[in-house]
Amino acid sequence: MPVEEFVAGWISVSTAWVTWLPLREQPWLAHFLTNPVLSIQVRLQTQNTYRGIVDCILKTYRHESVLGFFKGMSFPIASVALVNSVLFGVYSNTLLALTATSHQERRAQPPSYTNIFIAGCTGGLLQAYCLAPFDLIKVRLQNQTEPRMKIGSSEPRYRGPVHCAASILREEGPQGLFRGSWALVLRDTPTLGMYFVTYEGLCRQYTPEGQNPSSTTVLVAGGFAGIASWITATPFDVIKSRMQMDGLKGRKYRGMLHCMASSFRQEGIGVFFKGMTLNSARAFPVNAATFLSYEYLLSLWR
Ligand SMILES: C[N+](C)(C)CCCC[C@H](N)C(=O)O
Repeated sequence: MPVEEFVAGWISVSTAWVTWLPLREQPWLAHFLTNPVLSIQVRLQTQNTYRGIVDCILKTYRHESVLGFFKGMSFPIASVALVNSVLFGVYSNTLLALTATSHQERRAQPPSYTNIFIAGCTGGLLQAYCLAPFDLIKVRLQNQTEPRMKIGSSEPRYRGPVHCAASILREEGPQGLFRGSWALVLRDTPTLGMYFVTYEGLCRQYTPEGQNPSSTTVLVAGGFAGIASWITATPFDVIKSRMQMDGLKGRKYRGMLHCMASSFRQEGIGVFFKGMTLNSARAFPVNAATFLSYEYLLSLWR
């Protein structure tokens, strides 16, 4: 089983330590810059106290200072490398199994979109399982609104990612760490299939046959692949985040369908699109940078 893609997937999002790459830190930087966006989006999706994006930003800043925007960040940076490596590694190896072509041969013998979709879904399914516990901890930490380091204010429930994981294990058992994982699998499986179809489709569209796509093409195709997958993933993303927050103060939902039905009943169809603008805005730079460094690394090892 070729492992380059696992490695490239790993490095392409956690390149801070690869000091010789001109592109180093790009995806890391993108995650750093977009984390405030993520925190706001998770809060908008799961808490009803905010009137909108601006209100949420102002309240977060007023109560928790700038630190409030960076809650739950060290953890996603470490986990994103693992998860991305699983996604790209499984994707490429599934394509190899389906089409008997390696990454290098795929420009000359392009796989069909059906195969790309199947491989993307397989990668998405496995990455969702790896992501589940990390994502749960991230969502729980991002939803803590207690200000950090303020004398006299109430202690936040979780002191950090490790404390959060230990508390969940103690209070809710190992299955507690996988709360919401069904919604996560439903969110990621088809949408990551689409992610790779969009990326490949755009690359092929703008690249003369047999040639490698230019850096600009890779950036644009990667960015749009991110946007396309996030737009379609948003409904399940909302449900996933709500299921993950459930269990914190007793159980509100009997299951995923109950969560969907009761969210819809109380908040209307709009609830399934909460956070979509922010998700997509963040998706462009993150995925443009991820694909650019991924392709760059693989071309170095050719
Ligand atoms: C499928 N879904 C859109 C949910 C996730 C796509 C993941 C791609 C990338 N790691 C990112 O964070 O944007």
